[in-house]
Amino acid sequence: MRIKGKNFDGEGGEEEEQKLVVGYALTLKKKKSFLQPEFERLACKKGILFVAIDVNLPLSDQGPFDIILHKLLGKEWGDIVEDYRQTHPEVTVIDPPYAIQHLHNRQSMLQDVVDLNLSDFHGRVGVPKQMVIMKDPLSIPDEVAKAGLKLPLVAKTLVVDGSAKSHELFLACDWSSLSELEPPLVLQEFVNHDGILFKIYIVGDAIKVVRRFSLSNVNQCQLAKVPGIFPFPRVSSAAASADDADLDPRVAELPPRPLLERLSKELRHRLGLRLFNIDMIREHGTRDIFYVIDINYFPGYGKMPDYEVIFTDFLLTFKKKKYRAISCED
Ligand SMILES: Nc1ncnc2c1ncn2[C@@H]1O[C@H](COP(=O)(O)OP(=O)(O)OP(=O)(O)O)[C@@H](O)[C@H]1O
Ligand SMILES: O=P(O)(O)O[C@H]1[C@H](OP(=O)(O)O)[C@@H](OP(=O)(O)O)[C@@H](O)[C@@H](O)[C@@H]1OP(=O)(O)O
Ligand SMILES: [Mg+2]
Ligand SMILES: [Mg+2]
Repeated sequence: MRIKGKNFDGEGGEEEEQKLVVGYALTLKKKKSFLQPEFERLACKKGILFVAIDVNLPLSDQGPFDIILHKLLGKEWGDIVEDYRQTHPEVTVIDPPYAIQHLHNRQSMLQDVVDLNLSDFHGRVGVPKQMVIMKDPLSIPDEVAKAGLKLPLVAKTLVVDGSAKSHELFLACDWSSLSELEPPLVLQEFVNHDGILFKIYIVGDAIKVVRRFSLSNVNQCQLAKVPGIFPFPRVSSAAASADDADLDPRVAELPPRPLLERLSKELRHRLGLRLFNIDMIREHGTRDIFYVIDINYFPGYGKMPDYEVIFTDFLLTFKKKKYRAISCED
């Protein structure tokens, strides 16, 4: 029997701390990078128990869970989680599938940053000029010229579904090569940012920012010499952090904390998500002009410093809320 966070065995009256049961549905790769032994040990010490969800069995037959964490591909899984969320309001599902879906499209993922129009608040945050191409590769050069986008352009798949293909990026350096690209895609102006990217990890109310290596600046001269379309290396997702690199302090300087706090808070509310990260770059030659280029759901938290403590604390906030609710009913 569960009473006010304690378990009573009903016989000798002995009390045992009630566990917070977290069901998780993650890929094997994610499980390995997220559920590291040190994290599980700390969580266990704090009364959190992780239980794997079997996706081949009905979700309602499993548990009972206090919290569900999930990141799996496909609409079918999204529908299962949404249905469970509706029928089990007592369980905290992190996060709602429809809100996650918003990040699966590279156009809609950045729309809230545009709407937010954060300026004159310790800096300015926008998104690079971009456009969507749905079909007809031959028309791309004309469409791009009409939209007024400047070369070089980063070509990204429109849909982000976690597949390797959805992370294939290209740098397009001349007009005629643009028609070699494969729609549907997003074309985004390449913003010079001195090779450093800021990854802003959000876990509920907590924010952690790290530096990562990114692509070097491209100048007009290089552009004229190297026409064509070049595959992009996924430099910034490498575990190697740029936090200890010997960098120009103007480049290394982290975005102002109040700016990050405001941006994160707004995006948390607007997106309706608690677990995501934001890829942000500072425009070359400026101190306070930033661009958000990517937002990822349930990113690689295993690479976030102190993630064990931050995540454990985050999960425990739900325990407090839950037992507060029970106490109020008494
Ligand atoms: N508009 C841009 N201007 C300059 N560099 C960019 C731009 N867009 C992307 N990049 C570079 O390319 C990398 C990958 O781009 P992006 O983050 O959009 O792709 P992704 O596949 O979603 O990556 P992730 O692994 O973070 O999910 C960025 O981390 C950055 O280094
Ligand atoms: O592979 P990692 O663990 O590093 O995590 C990456 C994560 O892959 P995973 O969910 O399969 O783990 C990616 O998710 P999908 O877009 O592919 O869904 C995306 O969120 C990246 O941005 C994460 O890297 P980070 O931004 O943290 O550097
Ligand atoms: Mg990214
Ligand atoms: Mg991404």
